[in-house]
Parts: sequence; structure tokens; C-alpha cells
Amino acid sequence: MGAQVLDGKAIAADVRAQVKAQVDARLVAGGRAPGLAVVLVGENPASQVYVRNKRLACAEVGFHSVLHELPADTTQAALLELIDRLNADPAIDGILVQLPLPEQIDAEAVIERILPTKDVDGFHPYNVGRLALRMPLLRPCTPKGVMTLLARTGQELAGLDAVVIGQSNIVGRPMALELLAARCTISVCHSRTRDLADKARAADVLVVAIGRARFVPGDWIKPGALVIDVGMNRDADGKLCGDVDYDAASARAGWITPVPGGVGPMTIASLLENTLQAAELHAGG
Ligand SMILES: Nc1nc(=O)c2c([nH]1)NC[C@@H]1CN(c3ccc(C(=O)N[C@@H](CCC(=O)O)C(=O)O)cc3)C=[N+]21
Ligand SMILES: [Mg+2]
Repeated sequence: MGAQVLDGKAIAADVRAQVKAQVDARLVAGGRAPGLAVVLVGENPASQVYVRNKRLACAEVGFHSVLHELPADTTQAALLELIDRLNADPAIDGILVQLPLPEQIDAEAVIERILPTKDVDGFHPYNVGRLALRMPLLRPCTPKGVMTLLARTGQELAGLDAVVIGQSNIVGRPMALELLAARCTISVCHSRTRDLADKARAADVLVVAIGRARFVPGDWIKPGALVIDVGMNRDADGKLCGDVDYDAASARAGWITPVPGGVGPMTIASLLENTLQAAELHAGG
């Protein structure tokens, strides 16, 4: 017995092909290419890799993309000024400010400065509030990508017990809101949660986003569960690994995402979908 693998790499490629077809149709109809501005402050090497992957994905689907690289000592005021310019730029539909930001910058203030219709990360309180109220506009990319993966299993989600381990603003919380909107019964677990193993073992859907290599052992997995691993860690040998012990968990799960090749590519695919959606909003529907 072994889990079916949820192949994020292949599913993300399908999503990109769909986005590209819609971009081509827009161009044929006389519209313009969706535009994404990526803002990178400082020289975090991991961020540079992610940003490069995002820009390659934009090129593949025919987006206009612009990279703004700012020095690590950029002031809050200078960054807000750039956001204001991008908000006013009609060629830009989406603004992504790569996180984390240097410590002199108030990330929440920067996110709030982005026009909600250009907030393709879905991090602005306006977009999070809309998701909470079941009237989503731009949805946070990682949870949205996870919902696309779960849809591919063909499993009915309504009524399932879903457990999210991790309560971050960018993954855990919006993930819980997505699963609630899909009519799961949700538990959000964090560092103060008691009896975490018991809660995980009761999960029909288990989403793990805590950033600790192989934190979830195989015997926490309910037989047949849908297991989504959002973790991206390097183990002692420098190998990428998730928050779940993949080999042990895949002996029990019904479905499981690998790392790499699971959630990561879906995050970027969702960013492309959101940027296209933003372009449609800016074109007036
Ligand atoms: N404003 C903002 N928005 C983000 O969406 C954002 C961010 N800041 N800061 C950093 C995190 C991280 N993130 C990833 C995206 C893709 C992969 C990805 O494609 N991972 C590949 C592997 C990549 C590799 O080999 O290193 C995979 O899982 O297969 C991973 C991580 C987006 N983030
Ligand atoms: Mg992955």
C-alpha cells in the first residue's frame, strides 16, 4: 500500500498552460499582457532564487514583468514611494514584495500600502478579510495552490476533519479559511497546542507548515489521509525536505505532496493566476 503522489510540478505546468492560453486570448482581443512587478530588498540568496523562478514563470505565460532590486539599507519611506509609483502604473497589475524584508522595514505597513486589486500575494488585510467572509478576491498563493491540489484528488472535502499545523499569516491562517470555505471542520495547531500527535492522527486532511525538517512522523498520519507538506527545509546533508517524514507518511496516506515538486510550484502557479485575475479587474471585468 502506498499513497498516490500529488504531483505539484505537473499540476502547476497545467495551470501555467491555462494561464498562457488566457493571456494569448487577451492579446488576440486587443488587450495588453498582464504586468507583475517584483520588489526585492537586500540580497537574501533564497529570495533571489524564488524571485528568479517567479520571473521565469511570468516569461513562460507571456506576462510583462519588472524586477525592482533595492539595497538592503533601503528606508521604509523609499519603499513606500516605490509602492505608490507601482500602484499608479497602468502597466502593472500585480505587486509582489518579496518577504522577508530587512528589519528596518515594517512589512505590514508595506503590504497595506499596496492597492488591494494589485495585491497578488493576497496578504493585504482587505483580501484576507474578504477570504474570511467567503467573498474572496485575490487569495493567498500557497493556500490557493493547496486547494488546487486537493481538487485534483477528486475527493469531496465537505465534512472532512482538516488539521493545519502552523498559524502564519501567509500560510496557516488563510489555509484554515480556505478549508473552512470548502466546508471542512478545521483545527489550527501551533506551539501551544496540546496533544498534537492525537490531533494529527484524527485528520482526514493534514496540512503542515511549520518549517521543521521531517517534524511529522509516519505514525501521525491517519490511514488514507490527504497529506499536504508546505515545508521547505534543508536537512543536515543540504538536501531539500519537507515538514513531514515523507517515506514513512506515504506508507499510510491516501495522497501526499512531495518536497520539492509539491506545494512550491503551485505557489508560483497561483501567483500567475492572481496576476491574470488582477489584470481582468483592472480592465473592468
Ligand atoms: N511576498 C512573497 N510571496 C511569496 O510567495 C513568497 C515570499 N514572499 N517569500 C518566500 C516564500 C517562499 N516561496 C516559494 C515559492 C516557490 C517555491 C518553489 O517553487 N519550490 C520548489 C523548489 C525550489 C528549490 O529547488 O529551491 C519546489 O518546492 O519544488 C518555494 C517557495 C514563496 N514565497
Ligand atoms: Mg514543494
